[in-house]
Amino acid sequence: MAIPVRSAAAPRRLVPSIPPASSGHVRGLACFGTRTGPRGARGLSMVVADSTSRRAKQADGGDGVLGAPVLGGLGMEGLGDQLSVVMKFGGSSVSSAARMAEVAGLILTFPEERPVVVLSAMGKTTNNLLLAGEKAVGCGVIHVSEIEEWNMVKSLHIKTVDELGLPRSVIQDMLDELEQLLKGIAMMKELTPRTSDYLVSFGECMSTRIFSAYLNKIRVKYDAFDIGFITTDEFGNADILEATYPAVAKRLHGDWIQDPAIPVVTGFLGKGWKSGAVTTLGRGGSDLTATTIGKALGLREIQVWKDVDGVLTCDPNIYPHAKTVPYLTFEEATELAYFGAQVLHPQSMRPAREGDIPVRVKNSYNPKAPGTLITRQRDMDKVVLTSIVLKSNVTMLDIVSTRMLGQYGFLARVFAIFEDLCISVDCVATSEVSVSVSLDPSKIWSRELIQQELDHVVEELEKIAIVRLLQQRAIISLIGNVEQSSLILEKTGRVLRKSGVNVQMISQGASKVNMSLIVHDSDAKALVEALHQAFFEDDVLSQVEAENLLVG
Ligand SMILES: Nc1ncnc2c1ncn2[C@@H]1O[C@H](COP(=O)(O)OP(=O)(O)O)[C@@H](O)[C@H]1O
Ligand SMILES: N[C@@H](CC(=O)OP(=O)(O)O)C(=O)O
Repeated sequence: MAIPVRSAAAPRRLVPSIPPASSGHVRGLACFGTRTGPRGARGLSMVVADSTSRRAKQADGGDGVLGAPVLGGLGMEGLGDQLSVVMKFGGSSVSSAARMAEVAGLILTFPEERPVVVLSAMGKTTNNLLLAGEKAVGCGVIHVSEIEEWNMVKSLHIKTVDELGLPRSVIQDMLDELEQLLKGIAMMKELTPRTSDYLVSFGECMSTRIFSAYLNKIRVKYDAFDIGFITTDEFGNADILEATYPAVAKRLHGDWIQDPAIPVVTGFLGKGWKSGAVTTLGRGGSDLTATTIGKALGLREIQVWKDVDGVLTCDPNIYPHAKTVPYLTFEEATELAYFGAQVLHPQSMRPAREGDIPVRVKNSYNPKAPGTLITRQRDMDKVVLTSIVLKSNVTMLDIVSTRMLGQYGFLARVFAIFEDLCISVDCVATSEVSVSVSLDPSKIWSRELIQQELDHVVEELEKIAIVRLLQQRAIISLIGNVEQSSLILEKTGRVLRKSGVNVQMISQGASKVNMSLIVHDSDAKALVEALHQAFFEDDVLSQVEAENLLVG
């Protein structure tokens, strides 16, 4: 593995290994977060480790240790007075010591970019912490140390500091605190949403701590909840409040002016404005941390580094022939994320759109790939379809009025029931006396609750309607050019006719860039493949398309 190792005598500027993806420099904010522990106030702490005391080595110089990059002579002084980019690295980008070293190399390749770095938890740490928490509830205090997922988290982080040549003390306090927390959960036999957020926050806190220790003395570590990320108190899915922007800008910019060192920030985390407790921004929320910092500081670009070459025409796990989408609008990216494309957090485009800051999705495993550039506008002339998103395991309700209510009261009453029960609706198709809806499975927490909630909603709806509950459905969302909706419909119709799949509901927003088909789960994957082939793999445009584009 190539890690750019700098010596004191080496020239100050490194040659960028990533070609600028657009006309100018790649500019963004990179967040690698660190902290001293999830609890309690921790102010900014400047790391004063002596870079010369740790010998720099090429990656794994024979003793399994990835030497810390030698940064002698590479102070951030003289690099300008403004932070200019955010670089966010997801769990897949920092899943091991080798990956952290790669990412460090990537960042140090662009010292002139003056990045803010945002980091997620290593690999599958968040999932493992959640599972460990669930197991702790039922296993008894004396068995906590045997929880498999806890041991995986512990060994991954210890192995990482060992391989990076860092002292274990970098994370030891946090590991101790984490074990205590799991024992506390075991003792209480309860895992509240608040405790769950606190539990998972250790993931980001440990990754950023390790990373900033590895980057040595050109970085400072920040816990998002200590630098102004103020959120609602909705644990597990908190919203960022407006007060965050000036607070984060003041802190990061103010500190940078005093001492220009790369800020490394924990993704995913905030502080509830009422509770003062650690909150999380919903799964994948580090993207939102990055765009929030981008807007707060008015940066030139926000980069989110993933394990794929950008936003693709569909999830490569569902269909491996997916292709990179080079350009997207904020609106398209939002729809895509909202309808379940895991690649971006659904709320993450909002700050970027409001601040009009381009977002670039890049591959940390393949930095030379140009990635996807997301901006306010793009040339839509030749665009028909952008991406296909599949969301499985969806529940659908078919609700037909018993005509007890007047026609005008029916829909209002149906949606009032959803509002009362806090049930989120994804897709809707209506007539005056009937309505079909799909429910968002991500809004429901556990299996028992799903059935309980569904029974309740059906019971309420049956007071005014005949209700059919349809489970194991899938939503296939076609994100594309609204101007081409007839063409999309026409082409989709042909695919459906050929495949013989029965569509149970179609929903399309009037001005939106998406159309959703609801089909049985068992038909979904094959249909996505057929649609992908029709829209993205037919070399020659069909006659209809060609004519349509000519007319357009
Ligand atoms: N349309 C899509 N384009 C790209 N990736 C997608 C898409 N839909 C789903 N994915 C999945 O999203 C993953 C990247 O997002 P994520 O797991 O959040 O990355 P990270 O942990 O690096 O932030 C990919 O590995 C891919 O499996
Ligand atoms: N670690 C958190 C936050 C996050 O954004 O992760 P990632 O960037 O790996 O999707 C999660 O798994 O949800």
